[in-house]
Amino acid sequence: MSSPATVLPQGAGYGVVVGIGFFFAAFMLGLTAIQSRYTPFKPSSSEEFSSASRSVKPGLIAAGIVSAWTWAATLLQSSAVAYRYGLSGPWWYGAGATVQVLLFAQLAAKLKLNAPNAHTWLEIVGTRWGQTAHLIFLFFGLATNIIVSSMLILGGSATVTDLTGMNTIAACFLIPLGVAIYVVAGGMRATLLCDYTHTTVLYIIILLFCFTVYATSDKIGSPAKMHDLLARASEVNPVPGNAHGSYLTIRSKDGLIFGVINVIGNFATVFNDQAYWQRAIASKPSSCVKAYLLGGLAWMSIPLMFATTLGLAAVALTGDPDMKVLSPADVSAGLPAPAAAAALLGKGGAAAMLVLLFLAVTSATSAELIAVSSILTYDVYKRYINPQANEAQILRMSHYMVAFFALVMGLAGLIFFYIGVSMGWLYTFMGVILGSAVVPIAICVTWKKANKWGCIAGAVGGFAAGIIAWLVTTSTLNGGVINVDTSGGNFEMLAGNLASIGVGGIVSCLWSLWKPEDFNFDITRAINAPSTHPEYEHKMTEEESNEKEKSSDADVEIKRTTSQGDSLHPEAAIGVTLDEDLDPVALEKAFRFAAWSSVILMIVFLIVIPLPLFFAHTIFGKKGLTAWITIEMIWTFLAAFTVVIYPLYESRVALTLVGKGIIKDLFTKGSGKYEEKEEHAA
Ligand SMILES: NC(N)=O
Repeated sequence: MSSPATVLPQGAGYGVVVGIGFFFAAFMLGLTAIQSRYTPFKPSSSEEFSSASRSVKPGLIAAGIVSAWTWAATLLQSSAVAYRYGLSGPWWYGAGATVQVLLFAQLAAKLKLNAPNAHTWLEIVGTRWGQTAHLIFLFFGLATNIIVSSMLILGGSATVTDLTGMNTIAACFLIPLGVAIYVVAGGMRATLLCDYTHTTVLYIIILLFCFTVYATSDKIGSPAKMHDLLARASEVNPVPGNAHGSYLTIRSKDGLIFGVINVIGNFATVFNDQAYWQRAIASKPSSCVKAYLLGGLAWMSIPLMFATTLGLAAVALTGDPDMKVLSPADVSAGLPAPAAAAALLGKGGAAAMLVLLFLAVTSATSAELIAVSSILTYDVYKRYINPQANEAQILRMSHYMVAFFALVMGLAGLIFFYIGVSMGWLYTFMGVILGSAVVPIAICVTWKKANKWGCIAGAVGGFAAGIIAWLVTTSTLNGGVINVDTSGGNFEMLAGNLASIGVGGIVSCLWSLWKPEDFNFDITRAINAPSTHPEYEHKMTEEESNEKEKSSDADVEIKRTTSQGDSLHPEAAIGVTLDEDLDPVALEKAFRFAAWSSVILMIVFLIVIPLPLFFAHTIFGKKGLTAWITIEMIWTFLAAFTVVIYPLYESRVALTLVGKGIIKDLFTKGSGKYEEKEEHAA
C-alpha cells in the first residue's frame, strides 16, 4: 500500500531498506570470508578490525573518504540550496565542504609522524594532556558522531517516507541495522570495501541523472533549455538577494551566507569526527596525504554535479504537472531532489533516488558506526573501565559498541524527528556546538607549543559563545521569539557558527603563544608502538626461535604464527606500523606538500573562483552555463575514475592473489588458503 501522495509503494521502501540493506550485509560477509581465507588480513584481530592493519592504499582510502563524506545532506541539502539560491548553492556546498578534507591531509601526515599507532585522535589528546582534556574532547567527538548520524538518519528516513510512505520510525531503525551486521562481521576493511562498491553505484546513478537532465529528458534535455527555464523562474519568482533575482548567478547574498556557515560547520564534522582520523589511521603512512587530496577533490564533484542537476531541475520544473509543489518544510527536509527525480523519470527516477540515498546513508553510517565503536572501545572501555583488556575483550567490546551505536543512531534520528528538527536545520547548526573544538584538536596533534588549558578554554568558551551568539541573534531578529523555526535562519546560524569557531580558535592560539608548551611527541609516538606491544614481543621471541631454526637458509621466508595457527606477516599479525615503515623525512615532505597544496586549493575554491563572479554580479548566459556544466561533468568523470578504477589498479596484486586462491580451491578443494609467501597487499 502507498499513500496517494507517494510515487512508489510502501513495499519499495521496505524492499530497499531491508532488501538492499541485507543484500549488502550478505555481500560484505562473503567478502570478509574471502579476505580471511585468501589474504593475510583477518578481522578477528582488533587492530585489523578498527584500523585495517594500517595498510590500505590511497585509492581505496580516497573511496572511503568520498563515501564517508557523502551524507544524505550531500545530495539533499546541496539540492535544497540550489533550489533556494540557484547556481551559487551547489558551488558553496561543494567547495565549502571539500576544503576541510583537503586541509585534513596535513593532519593525516602529522598523525603518521606524531602518533602512527594510535587508534583514535582522542588517544593522542589523552596521552598529551591527560584526563580532563580527554573527557572534554570526548564530549565534542561523540557529539559530532551523534549529530552526523542523526542527519544521516533524518535525511534517509525523510526521503524514504516521502517517496514510498514507509513508516519513518521503521526507517530510522532499519537503516542502521543492516549496516551494523556487516560492520560487526568485517570491521574497517569491510567498511572500506563496502564504501568502494557504494561509491561506484553512487557515481553511476549521479551520471544517469546528469545525462537525463542535460541530454535526454523531454522536459529539460540540454543546458540551453535549463537556462531558459531558470531565466523564466527568475522572472516569476525572483530570488531575494541575488543579482537581478536570478538563479543563474553566483551573486547570491544568502548563498554566500550559507557558504560561510557550510565552511565552518564542515570543519567541525571533519576535524572532530573519528571517521576521518580512522581513514588516516588505516592508511599506509607513505600515501595518506595523496588519499586525502584525491578523496577531497573527487568528493567535491558529487554535491556540485548532483545539485546543479536535480536542485536546479526542481526550480526549472516548477509548475510542471509532474512536479510536486514543495513547502518550506519540504525544502528544509531536503526534498527538492527526490521531487525532481520523480518528475523527470517517474517511478524509475524515484527508485534510483531511493537507492542513491540509501547507499549514501548506509556507507556514511558504516563509517560512523566503526568510528564510535573505536572511541567507546579504546577511549572509554580500555581507558577508564578495563585498562588491562586483552585482545579478545577489545574485539568483543568493539562488536558490542557497533550494535549499541546503531541503536543510538535510530533513537537520535527519531528524537530529532519528533521535536521537529530537520536535516537542513541540523546541518546549519552543527558548527554552533562543534566548531569551537576544531582549532584545539588540530593544534593538539600538530603543534608542540599548543597549550592544554588554552585549548580547553577555547573549546569550552567557544561552545558557550556559539550558543549565546546564536540565541541572542535569534531573539534580536525575531522579536524575542526563540523556537525551531526562528532559530534556523541564516543570520542566526551564521552568528553562532562564527562565534564558536572564532572564540575556540582565537583563545587556543593566543593562549598557546602566551604560554607555549614545549611538547615532545615521543610519548604520543609510543601509543601502541610495536616495542611496547606485549603480543609483538611474544611474536618476536617466536620469530627469533624460528630464525634460529632456519638460519642455515639465508633466503628463507620469515613465518610468524598466531595463536590461531594462521601464518601471518608480522605487521599484519598485530596490525601496527613498524618503525622501518615510518620515514620521518618523507612524512615531513608529505606534510609540506599537503600544507601548500591544500591551502592553494582552498584559496582557489573559496576566493579565486567564486568571489570575482560574486562581485561582478555575473549572470550566466547560455554559453556560460553550458561551459560550467561541462566542466562539472568532466570533473565528475575524473572523480569516478579516481575512486572506482584507480583502487582496482593499485590492488591488482591482491586481487590476483584472491583470484588464484579461489581457482586453486575450485580445482583442488582446500588448497587455496593464503599461506605467507607473497608480499601482502590489499
Ligand atoms: N559531508 C557533507 N558536508 O556533505
